[in-house]
Order: sequence, then structure tokens, then C-alpha cells
Amino acid sequence: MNSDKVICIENLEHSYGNNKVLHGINFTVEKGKTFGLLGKNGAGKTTTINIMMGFLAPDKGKCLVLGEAAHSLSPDGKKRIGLLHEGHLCYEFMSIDQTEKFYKSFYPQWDMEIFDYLMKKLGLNRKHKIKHMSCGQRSQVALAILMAQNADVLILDDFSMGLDAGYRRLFLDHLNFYVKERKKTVLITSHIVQDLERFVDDALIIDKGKVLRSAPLAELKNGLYGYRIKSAQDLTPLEAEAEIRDVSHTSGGYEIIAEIPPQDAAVYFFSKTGVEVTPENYDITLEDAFIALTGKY
Ligand SMILES: Nc1ncnc2c1ncn2[C@@H]1O[C@H](COP(=O)(O)OP(=O)(O)OP(=O)(O)O)[C@@H](O)[C@H]1O
Repeated sequence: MNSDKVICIENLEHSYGNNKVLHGINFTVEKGKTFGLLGKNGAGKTTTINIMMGFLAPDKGKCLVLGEAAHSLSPDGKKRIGLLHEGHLCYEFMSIDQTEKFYKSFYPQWDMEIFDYLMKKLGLNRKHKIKHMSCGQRSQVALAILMAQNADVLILDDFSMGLDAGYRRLFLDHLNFYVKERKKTVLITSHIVQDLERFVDDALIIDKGKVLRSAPLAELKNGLYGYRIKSAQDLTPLEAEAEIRDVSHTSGGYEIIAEIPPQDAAVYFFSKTGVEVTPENYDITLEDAFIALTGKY
């Protein structure tokens, strides 16, 4: 196997009883890259991560992590993976100091500097108990513990967990530096899709356990265009058109994401609405592309 392939997933299928939730997922995460796994609630992200961690055996398909089959990872392989699972890592009755001491004992490569740096940002006394912290503060401790493990592969399932915008930005900046500097590999999921736009190299969008799009971030939006249109007419019926991926109301009118290139937009909207509008083309965000591909609900 190519040693640059840190995670390699082929035709992964999984069911819970009769409910099939993964329908042949494929993706590869290369060394030194940050990979975003995106999908709506219930899309199959955590199931995929549980298979990658060996917690679940897939019905079909292949899942290799660091070159080993995920369901039989060696102790050495496990040591090289840092996992942030949905929820928290910490025992609530412990203080920050006790939590560090507890986790440090499992990780020979414990990076005290990173832990101290992130705890200084938290600004709480180290004797402070986890149970007396806010949800976001607990998440900050959990992330510091994860970073201090100094693992080669970091898997962060829904890292945002109640964190405010400033801390999320600080953490992602830090993680970005850490990944590039130390050639680590990251797989991350977040419901705050916008956070990942500045950060991931490649992304996979899944919906109901199927791959909708898999590409380097810059290519993920290919073929999707955003238009701002001021109109007194109700444009929501456009949502029924196959090439229209989303119609959203804004204070000034509408934002429409469509598979229509700018040179054809004015004629297209005239043909569909019967009124002359001036569609203003804008650059769509990753979140726009995500909604265009997965739908609002
Ligand atoms: N232990 C389980 N038993 C039965 N069904 C499950 C179990 N865990 C998850 N599911 C179902 O599998 C599907 C995928 O769930 P999964 O947790 O993988 O989604 P997700 O993408 O992580 O969602 P979210 O963003 O809401 O965390 C859902 O329909 C869910 O109801």
C-alpha cells in the first residue's frame, strides 16, 4: 500500500438491523492533509468514524488506517490515532490538573506545551473542576487533551461542540499550524461547515450514506453559481427546476444557487419568470455548496 494513504476506504457498506446507512462509501486521506467529512444529521459520518476506529465492523468493503485493517488495529497503530468523539473525553469529577495527569499517563509523547498553551487561553484555574465548567469550556479541555496526545492522525467528530466563534477560529488556526509543521493528518467533521472552508484540503459530502461529491476544496463548488436577484415576484417556485439547487430569501430579495453559468443566467431567469431581472453573480461559500448538494431538508 502507498504509505501516503493514511486512511483508505473502499465500497464501505453498513446496516443497523434492516436499516442500511452506508451504501458504498469511498475515500482516501493522504498524509499531511486535512480532510473534511460533511453531511447532514444522520448522513453516516459517525458510523464511518466508528468503523475507522474498529468500534464497528462493516458489512462490506475495506477500511485501512495507517495501512492496517481498522477492525484489527495493532496497539502501536492505536497509539498513533487521536480521536475526539461526539461528547467529551473528561471525567467530570476531576479538575483540569487531574484530567491532564490522568490522560498524560496513557500517552508517552504527551505535549505539555500545547496543553498549557490551550489551557492559558481558557483562563481558568487549573484546580477548577470539569463539572463546574460551561459546555464550551469542557470542549476546550477535551480539545487540549486531544492535541497534547501528539498523535499522527487526528479524527475530530464534530469538534465545534458548543465552542464560540473566536475559540473555533483559534483552535483551527492552531491545528492548521500543527498539521503543516508536524506533517500530521486530520479527518474532521463539523456542523459549522463554514469553519472548514479556510482549513480543509479535501472534502467529501455524503447524504443518506451515499457520496454526493468528493474533491479538493477548490473544486467542490465547480458547476455551482450563486446569484442575487432583486424581485418583487415570488421566486420560490424556481426551486422545482432541476438546475436550481437552492432559493433563499434575503432582506434585499433572493439568493439562488444554480447550475447555470453567468453568461446564460439573465436569459434563463427571464425564460422561467417572464420578467427581466438582473442576476448578480457572487462567489458561493462551502456552506452554499453544501446546501445546494444536500438540500435544506
Ligand atoms: N447504534 C445505532 N443503532 C441503530 N441505528 C443507528 C445507530 N447509530 C446510528 N444509527 C442510524 O444510522 C444513521 C447514521 O447515523 P450517524 O450517527 O452515522 O450519522 P451522522 O452523520 O454522524 O449524524 P449527526 O450529524 O447527526 O451526528 C442514522 O439514520 C442513525 O439513526
